[in-house]
Amino acid sequence: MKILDTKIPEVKIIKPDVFGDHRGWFMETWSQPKYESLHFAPMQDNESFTAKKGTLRGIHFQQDPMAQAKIVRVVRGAVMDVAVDLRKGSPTYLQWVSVELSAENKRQFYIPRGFGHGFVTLTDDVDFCYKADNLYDHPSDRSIRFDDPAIGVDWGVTDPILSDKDKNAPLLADSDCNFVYGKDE
Ligand SMILES: Cc1cn([C@H]2C[C@H](O)[C@@H](COP(=O)(O)OP(=O)(O)O[C@H]3O[C@H](C)C(=O)[C@H](O)[C@H]3O)O2)c(=O)[nH]c1=O
Repeated sequence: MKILDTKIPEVKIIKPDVFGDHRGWFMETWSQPKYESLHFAPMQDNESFTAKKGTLRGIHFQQDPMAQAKIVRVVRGAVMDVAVDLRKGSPTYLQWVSVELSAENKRQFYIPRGFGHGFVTLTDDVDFCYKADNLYDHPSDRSIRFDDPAIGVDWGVTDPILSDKDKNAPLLADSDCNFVYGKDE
């Protein structure tokens, strides 16, 4: 497997080794020693299913101290996945990285603590699977506007399907996001 850099040093793309044969294929989707460099210890495993193309979940994060790093992947369909640096004082503050994740490319995306996360579906019937290194904590759960001009994510959609929570999300400037660069190190 290869761990690839992105334009934000802490955000990584993981390309697993896929072993094909006449029956189909096999790949390891997590291995503690091989993923050691990410310093990521899974605490929770999640799956979401999204029926319609053009649905956007995000931009989400959990406040410190319940912030979550995530390793995400798609096992059916395809998404454009986005990680946004929300750590005040970071040299890449408010910068974002996007990557296409699909059942076909089998890529994984590592989103560190201190980052907002979201994705927009590129197909119908998307199965999205991910590990988090901290438990879900509803009081810490936050959503900020997917189209916040201060961040400027190019989602490639103009009128996405959204949850009420995401429809009514505040701009980052109006949220109580408490991420500070260097606090976790
Ligand atoms: C995230 C989560 C949710 N829930 C419950 C809470 C709600 O009753 C229901 C749906 O939650 P929500 O609408 O927040 O689900 P998403 O919009 O997919 O949120 C997720 O989407 C983005 C892309 C993320 O990275 C986060 O994991 C998470 O914020 O599941 C749980 O019980 N445990 C959990 O870990």
